[in-house]
Amino acid sequence: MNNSRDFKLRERIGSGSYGVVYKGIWITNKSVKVAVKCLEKGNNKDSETNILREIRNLQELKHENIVTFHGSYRQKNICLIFEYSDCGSLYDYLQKKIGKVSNIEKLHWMLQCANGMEYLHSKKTIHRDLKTQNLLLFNNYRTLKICDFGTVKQYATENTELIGTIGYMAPEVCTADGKYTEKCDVFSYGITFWEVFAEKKPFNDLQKKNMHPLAIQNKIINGARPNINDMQICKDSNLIKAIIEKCWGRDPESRPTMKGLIAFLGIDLRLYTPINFEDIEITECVCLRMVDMASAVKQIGELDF
Ligand SMILES: Nc1ncnc2c1ncn2[C@@H]1O[C@H](COP(=O)(O)OP(=O)(O)OP(=O)(O)O)[C@@H](O)[C@H]1O
Repeated sequence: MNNSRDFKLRERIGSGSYGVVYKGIWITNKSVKVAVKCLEKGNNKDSETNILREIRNLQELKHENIVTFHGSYRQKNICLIFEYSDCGSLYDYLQKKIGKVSNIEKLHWMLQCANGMEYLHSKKTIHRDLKTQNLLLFNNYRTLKICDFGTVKQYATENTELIGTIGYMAPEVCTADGKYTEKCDVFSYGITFWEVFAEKKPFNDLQKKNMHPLAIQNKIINGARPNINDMQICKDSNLIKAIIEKCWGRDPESRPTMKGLIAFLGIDLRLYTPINFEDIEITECVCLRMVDMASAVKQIGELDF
């Protein structure tokens, strides 16, 4: 554990279900900005168990599309120290920029997201709460990193807890036997992809009608999905729409893997992560790879991964 005196807390950024996040300064390390997530006073033991679980998980995870974990300290409460995102969440950014973000930027975020998720899955880890609020932006909105690992769990243990966010949660997470695999993240990825390209919150119409969250989840269990045609996407959109429908399919086994999604989109992000996003050559290149791949898949008439 780190020493609390090494950090100075500044303003509160926001709060989640089991903690408050503050902007902070790491005084003894070149005064770098950090985000400090503190377990709230008065929270129950479950929250502390979640945080301790988050610490164990985070220590294992190191990837360019996963928020860097710097350590933790205990003052009155346990506090986790993360790299600070000065661009905020993808959710907040999309809210501010409705109609103004290009498809290529959106695609690039979703590819980075798939890359981070593929890494998690390769570590036999399930995130279980993938959504735009848990995707943070860095590097002038170009780099996306997955955060909020309180819900992360190793596959090795039997997954039976009901954890996640209504609207993004796969049906099998909350059905009777409640056993699920990493494919629950693929479901959430499909919903998140739709949200980014539709620029709407999933099931917002039902929420506006004050439908109870559990009633919404029940509808999802019974097959309700966002309207795929709300996705504003360019060339080869039918193929992309078909892939997204596969992601949020009822049967987890038939959903693609994250590896399959990255392969379909035709991008090796390690090669294509743009150094300069304004560089049109690179963005065109990304687009071309995508279209190439889409027509190749079309030619062989295959959508299975
Ligand atoms: N590393 C970070 N840098 C900057 N802001 C962050 C960072 N981590 C979280 N935040 C912001 O802090 C706020 C609270 O985040 P937190 O992860 O605790 O909750 P949440 O994801 O919004 O909700 P929940 O955990 O209940 O799903 C959010 O606005 C989030 O964007």
